[in-house]
Amino acid sequence: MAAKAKPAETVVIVAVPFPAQGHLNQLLHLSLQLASHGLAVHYAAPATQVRQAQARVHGCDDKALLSIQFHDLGIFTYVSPPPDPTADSPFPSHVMPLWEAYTAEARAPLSALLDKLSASYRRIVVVSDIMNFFAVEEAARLPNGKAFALNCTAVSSITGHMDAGLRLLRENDLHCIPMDPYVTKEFMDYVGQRARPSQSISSGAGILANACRALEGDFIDVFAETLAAGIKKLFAFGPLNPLLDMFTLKQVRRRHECLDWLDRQPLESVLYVSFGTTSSLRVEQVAELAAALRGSKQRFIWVLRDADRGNIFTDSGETESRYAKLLSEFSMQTEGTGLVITGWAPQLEILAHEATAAFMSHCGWNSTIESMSHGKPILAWPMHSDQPWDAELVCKYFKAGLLVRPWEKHGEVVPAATIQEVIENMMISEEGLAVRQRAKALGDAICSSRNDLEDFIAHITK
Ligand SMILES: O=c1ccn([C@@H]2O[C@H](COP(=O)(O)OP(=O)(O)O[C@H]3O[C@H](CO)[C@@H](O)[C@H](O)[C@H]3O)[C@@H](O)[C@H]2O)c(=O)[nH]1
Repeated sequence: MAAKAKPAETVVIVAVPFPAQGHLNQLLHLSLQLASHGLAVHYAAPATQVRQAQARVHGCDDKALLSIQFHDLGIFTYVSPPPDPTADSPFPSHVMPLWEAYTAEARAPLSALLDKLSASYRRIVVVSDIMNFFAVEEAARLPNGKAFALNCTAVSSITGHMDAGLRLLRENDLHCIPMDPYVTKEFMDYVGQRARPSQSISSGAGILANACRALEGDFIDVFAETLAAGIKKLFAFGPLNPLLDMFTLKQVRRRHECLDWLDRQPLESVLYVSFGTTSSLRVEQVAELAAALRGSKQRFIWVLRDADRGNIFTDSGETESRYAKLLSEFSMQTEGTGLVITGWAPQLEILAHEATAAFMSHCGWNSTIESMSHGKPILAWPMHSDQPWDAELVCKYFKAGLLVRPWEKHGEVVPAATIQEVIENMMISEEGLAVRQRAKALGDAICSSRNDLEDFIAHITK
């Protein structure tokens, strides 16, 4: 007689990420974790973004990727222009053609994939980015489908607007910072009419969050209570990024040369500077930042790159050519003190390294949670979207950061002297020491914080 399948073997997961680096990576990390618990996991995205997610994943070995089955949600009709660093809004509008094409075209191939899998499993669990309401609708169409929406930003950025959330803000002297003024109208229309994250929350079986109780415990409780009123569950999985240490760093695949350089630097002496994958600094701002790094005489790793194009593989090296002259002079002036990386930097590994002291960041949620989970404080320089809120959270609620400049001044070039002062505050002042110690304590708390992954697996396999 054939052995009876275990409940977990009768369930299949289909992960449907939103096509932007800060989202692709979160669902890939979650997929890897679910696959490591023996679940069958399929990851479905346009082929270019599948390739991007695989090429850029950090903190896992190549073999782990074999535990997931990847699928192409073919989309063909978008243009992929370079970003415009001189645009009025810092929002990455150049990626809108990809996002519009994705939302319009990915439904049909996803539907075909779900139909095929639905026939072979007792239950099909669609874990979709909150921005992909079409995937939630497709799951609802299946007799055995269930959809859970993954929120890739801070939970507090959503709950801040709820009644109990507003009370939390007041009690902690935080200001509610809605996203609308920090994105474009075009993006708000897209979100409201086509991406439809609110419908993902209201129609899905539950919400998954890259949120951690040691960071946002009170906000997680507020959100969980609100969802429970509609008989939905919240599962907080954060941090989704792997937690690395000096031992695991030695074993990472494709070790970047900057890690060898970090190995030779004193403990907690290096400032890491990066603005994620959706921001491009103006030429004048880059010159001021270079002057500040040089003037501070602190060790640094600076990732100097523009925002990603929709198709990252069409990047033709504009950043390198734009900054060739500045970089050759700057590299000579700072030789031995710092490194500039113009390609893809191993951010997780850099943040996990014991020589890294602090992170100058735009406060994208990945960068924020990656930094906090490795005990590194942030010099907050928010650019757009949820980042002004994250900066508020980091500096005023976690008390693990210092603000470089408020978002309201995004139209102005921040002078070198202002940037240098914040760098020196963080790296060599008593105030900075307290912030660094606070970040370290938070890092320890995050590592031992309870996570709902096991509960989620039990919930979907019962
Ligand atoms: O050279 C690099 C540059 C980036 N990263 C990684 O890329 C990700 C960047 O994500 P994030 O820090 O969140 O910034 P954005 O790329 O700007 O992310 C977008 O997506 C986030 C999640 O929705 C939002 O919080 C941000 O505001 C939004 O801009 C992180 O995992 C970094 O570790 C690298 O590993 N190497």
